[in-house]
Amino acid sequence: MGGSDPSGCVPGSPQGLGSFSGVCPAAGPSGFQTGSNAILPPLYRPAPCRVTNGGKTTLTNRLVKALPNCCVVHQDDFFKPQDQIEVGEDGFKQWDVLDSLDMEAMVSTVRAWIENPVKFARSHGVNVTPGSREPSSQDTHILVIEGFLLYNYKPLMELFDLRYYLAVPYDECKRRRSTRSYTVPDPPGLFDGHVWPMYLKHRKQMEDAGVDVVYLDGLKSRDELYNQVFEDIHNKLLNCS
Ligand SMILES: Nc1ncnc2c1ncn2[C@@H]1O[C@H](COP(=O)(O)OP(=O)(O)OP(=O)(O)O)[C@@H](O)[C@H]1O
Ligand SMILES: NC(=O)c1ccc[n+]([C@@H]2O[C@H](CO)[C@@H](O)[C@H]2O)c1
Repeated sequence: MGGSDPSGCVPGSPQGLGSFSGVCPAAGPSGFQTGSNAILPPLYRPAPCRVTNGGKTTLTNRLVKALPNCCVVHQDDFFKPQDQIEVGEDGFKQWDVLDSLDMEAMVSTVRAWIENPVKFARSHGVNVTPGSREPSSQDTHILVIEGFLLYNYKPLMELFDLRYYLAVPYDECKRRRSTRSYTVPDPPGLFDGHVWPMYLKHRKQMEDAGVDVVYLDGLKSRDELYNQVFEDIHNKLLNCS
C-alpha cells in the first residue's frame, strides 16, 4: 500500500490479524488466567486470531502437531449457511462480521472442552496421553482456537489465556487471499469492498476495548512464527506446573 497505510498503523508495523489464546488453569495460584475458568491444573488454551490469510491455520496446524493432548477449534467451522448471510448495502454478502457466525455454538464447543478435555479429545479423534484408560487430571491439555474474529466477542474472548494476533500488510494480505479458494469463492471486489474494511473496523474495535494481545508479524517465516509461539506456550506450561 506504499506510504498510505489504510490501517492507520505506523508504516512497517504488522497489520492484519491472527491470534491464539490459551488457558492455564486454575488449581492453585496460577496467575495466568485471563478470565477463563481454568479447570484442571495443567490445562491450557492458546488461541490464534488474525487477519484473513495472516497464516493462522498454517501456524495452528504446526502447533497442534507438536503440543501434547492438543485440540483445535476453527472459527470458520461456525459460519452460518450461505442463505443466512446478509447482503449489505454495498451488494456484498457480509461474511466478515460476527452475525455471519454462530458464535454461541462456538462458545459452547469451547466450554465442552473446558468441562472435559479428555472426552472432547477422544470425540475429536485426538489421542490422549498417557496411554492408560483413565488419564490423570494432572495431564496437560491444550486447546488452540483459531479465527479471524475471536477478540470482538466478549463471551469467547474471556476464555483465552493467551491471545495472539497475526498481522500482515494490506498488499500481502490481498495477494495471499487472491490465491485462496473458499467454499464460497470471493466475488470480484470483495476484498477491497468488504474484507479489508471489516478487518480495519474490527481491529480498531478490539484496540479501543483494550484487548490484550501479542502481535505477531505475519511476514516472518513460518518457522520463526512457530518457534516464537511454541516457546511461549512451553514457558506458560512450565509456569503452570
Ligand atoms: N509465514 C508465512 N509466510 C508466507 N506465507 C505464509 C505464511 N504462513 C502462511 N502462508 C501462506 O499464506 C496463505 C494463507 O495461510 P493460512 O491459510 O494459514 O492463513 P489464514 O490466516 O488461516 O487464512 P484464512 O483467513 O483464509 O483462514 C497460504 O497460502 C499459506 O501457505
Ligand atoms: N469458510 C466459509 O464458508 C467462507 C465463506 C465465505 C468467506 N469466507 C471467508 O473466510 C475468511 C475467514 O477465514 C473471511 O474473511 C471470510 O470472508 C469463508
